Amino acid sequence: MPAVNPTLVIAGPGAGKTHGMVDEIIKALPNLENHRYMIVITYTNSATQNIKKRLSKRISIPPNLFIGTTHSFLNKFIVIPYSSINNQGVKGEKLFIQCDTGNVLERLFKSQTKPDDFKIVNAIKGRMKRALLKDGYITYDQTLVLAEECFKNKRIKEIISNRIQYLFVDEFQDTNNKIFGVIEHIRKQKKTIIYCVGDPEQYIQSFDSSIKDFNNLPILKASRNSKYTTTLNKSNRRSAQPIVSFLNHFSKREYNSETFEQQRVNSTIGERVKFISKSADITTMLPAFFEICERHNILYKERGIIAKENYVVKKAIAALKGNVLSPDRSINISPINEIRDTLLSVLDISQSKYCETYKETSFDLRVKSIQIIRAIRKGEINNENTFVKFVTETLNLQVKNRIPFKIDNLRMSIEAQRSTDAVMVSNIHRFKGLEVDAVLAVAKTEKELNLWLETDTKIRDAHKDKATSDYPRLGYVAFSRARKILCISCIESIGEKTKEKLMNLDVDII
Ligand SMILES: Nc1ncnc2c1ncn2[C@@H]1O[C@H](COP(=O)(O)OP(=O)(O)OP(=O)(O)O)[C@@H](O)[C@H]1O
Repeated sequence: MPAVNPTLVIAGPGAGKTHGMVDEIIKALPNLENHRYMIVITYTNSATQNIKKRLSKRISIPPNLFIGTTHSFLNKFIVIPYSSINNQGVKGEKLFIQCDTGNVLERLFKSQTKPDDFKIVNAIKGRMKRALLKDGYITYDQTLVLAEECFKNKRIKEIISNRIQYLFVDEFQDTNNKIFGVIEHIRKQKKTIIYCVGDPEQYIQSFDSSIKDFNNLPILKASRNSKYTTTLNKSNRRSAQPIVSFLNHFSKREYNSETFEQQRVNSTIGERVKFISKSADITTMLPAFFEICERHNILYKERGIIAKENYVVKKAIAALKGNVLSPDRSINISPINEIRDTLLSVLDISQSKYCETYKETSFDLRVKSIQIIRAIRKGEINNENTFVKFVTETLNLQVKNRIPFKIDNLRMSIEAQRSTDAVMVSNIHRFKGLEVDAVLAVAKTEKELNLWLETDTKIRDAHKDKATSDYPRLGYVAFSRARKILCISCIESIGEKTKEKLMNLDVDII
């Protein structure tokens, strides 16, 4: 079947983007031919898991439906099968390194002095890149380069496009120009049905050199391209009316002479947006936020304190005496499983191999995980060294790998599981894609707050000053996580002009 124009769905926060894409996938699956693939690409492993979970609840996933991150897609379908055919300098057997060539170079300069001349540094980098490829080591950045190169070969381009019957792209705003280049090659072959969904206003990555200007973002380029059929999904199924109206101040963008403006599609009851002006310290703003939450019977785990600056996040954690939930390891993950996985990872062994080697059952492994939890609670394990000591001396096991993440994170998930009064605290990037009943978004400075409150699309788009104050869109992502209550605050006290701006946005100052 010849492919029609790709569908581009522009949808705002709470529109149910992933939900809608999963529906489209299920609708298309009966037409998927056995010898071709349906590809669903996402930008994080957790988004991949989320789609797999949602799909597997409704259908059994066929072997020719691939769901994975952009990198895993490019590696499996392009780099592994074709990069060595296309480029003699790339070894057939490949090993993937989860970092950029630049990181490998920095590592090299730890053991030898870095030359001052950038031309020499670049020459070393080029040599190192070629040496890595020759040995089959593919760094993160090289996946994109090699995939793009493959598309310069007409025959390879045809073969790849023939293999892909459907291509779905979630969070399309995070597509950079290299990945967009790949999608464009596939589109031009006219063999693949393409569906992309995203929200440009939620683009909060740094601009890579190929983007420079916000209007160069692939999602916006595609929306201006007549080869894409762009539709606007203006529903907001998440937030109460005052929050939806507030968000609309920041997202009014024109798409082919149609203005994007969300409408509430839910019966959520909420309150007007509030600015908590008791500044100076997070401890002083929390009681006001909690009082509003109490009025609405909002559970602790449904309260989120979100900030851009880790400095503010740390302050909030301290103010709540560490009794916090972190978004990606919240309620659903049992700490026992998490500790078990950590243990297996430091032992460098799978569960079945562990049971076989140590002549133990999975129950014994669970008991060991509980022993570790107890030791963390008692403070016997409080850092990576004491963890290793406990595993080797008390559990009598041989540690082979470093612990994959900080003990503090494990402690947090153990604590959160025990207490019902833990609140979500996070930076904005980690909160992306999530929602809670009540949000307190805290800016560190008045400058940062003013950036979040900028309503002029042109000024929002033009802002590039990441080094000092980051992007206006960070505020939008934070604000749009709230279902019922949105409170904003600022560590620095704010002037009359900012107060006036807030009032013009229908925000109550309390
Ligand atoms: N078709 C639907 N019917 C009813 N509720 C829905 C539907 N789609 C999504 N929802 C609900 O609306 C809310 C927002 O959905 P979801 O988180 O998928 O939105 P999103 O578009 O991914 O938002 P964001 O861009 O902010 O991450 C969720 O509570 C979800 O359960």
